[in-house]
Amino acid sequence: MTKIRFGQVDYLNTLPVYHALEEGILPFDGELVKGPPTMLNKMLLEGKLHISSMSSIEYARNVDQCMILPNLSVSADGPVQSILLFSRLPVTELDGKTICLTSSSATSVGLLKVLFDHYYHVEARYVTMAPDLDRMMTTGDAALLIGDDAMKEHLKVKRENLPYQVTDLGEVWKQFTGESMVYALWVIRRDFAKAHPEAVNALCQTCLAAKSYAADHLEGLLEKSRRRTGLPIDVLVDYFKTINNEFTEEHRKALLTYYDYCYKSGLIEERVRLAVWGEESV
Ligand SMILES: C=C(O[C@@H]1C=C(C(=O)O)C=C[C@H]1O)C(=O)O
Repeated sequence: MTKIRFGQVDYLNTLPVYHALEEGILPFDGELVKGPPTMLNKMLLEGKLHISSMSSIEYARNVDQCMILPNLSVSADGPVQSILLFSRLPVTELDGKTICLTSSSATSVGLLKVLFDHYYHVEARYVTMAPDLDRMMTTGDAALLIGDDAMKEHLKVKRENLPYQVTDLGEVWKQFTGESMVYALWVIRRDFAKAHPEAVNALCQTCLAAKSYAADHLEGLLEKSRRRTGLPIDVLVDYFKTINNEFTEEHRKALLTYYDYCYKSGLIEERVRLAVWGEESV
C-alpha cells in the first residue's frame, strides 16, 4: 500500500497531535511532511499529501476534493495569542493604510479581512510578505503574523518595548460574534479516503491517541516546545491551555459563522457543508 503522506503545520498549536508520532511512541508507518500552512494547503490540493492539517478557509474553497477528519482542529475560544496584528496606530485608524500579511496564512488573512469589513469598517491596502516583522513594518503600517512567528515577535516587542500595538484577532472575533474561532482542520483527500478507508480509520485513531498522550505527558510536550521555539515555559503553559484541538458541535457552529462572514466578504464562493469522515460516505 502507498505510504501515507501526512502534512504537519510546523507550529506548536498542532504539536499535541504529532508529538507521539514524532517520538515513535505511537506507530505511524508513513511520512510526516512539515511546513507552514499555505505550503501544506497547496501540497494537499495538488495531491502531494494525502492528509494534512489545513487552514480552515481552504477546506471551504475545496469541499469537492476534501473531507474533514473527526475530533481534530486548531481552535481557541477568545484570545489565541498567536494570531496577532502589530500596528503603529489603533486598528480603527488604519483606513487607507498598508497592511502586510504573512504569506504563511490563509484562515487568519480571511479573519482579518472579515473583521476589517464587518467589525472595524476599515478599508486597507494589503500586501503579502514573508513573516518578518521588521521588514513588514518598514513596508507598511501594520503586520499580520501567525503561529510561532507571532509568539516570538510578540515576546520581542514586549522585551524591547517596541512602539507597536498588538491586537489578538481571536479576542476581537469573540467580542464580535461571541464564538470560538476554528483556524485549522485536519483534512483528507476524498480520492485517498475512498481507496484506503481502513488506513484512514487507523490514522484517525492514532491522532486521537496522540492527543491523549500529549495531555497525559505535558512536561515532555512543553520541553520539546521550549527547545523548538526558545519561548519561556510560562508562555508555553498558557498557550497549550488556550489552544483547543477538539472539533465539537460548538466548533462546527463557530466555523459556519466564520464561513458566513467569509462569503459576505467575497472570500469564498459558496456557503459550505461540513463533510466529516465517518459521518457520511465519500
Ligand atoms: C491559531 C493558529 O492556527 C493556524 C492558522 C492558520 C491560518 O491562518 O491559515 C493555519 C493553520 C493553523 O495552525 C496559529 O497558527 O496561530
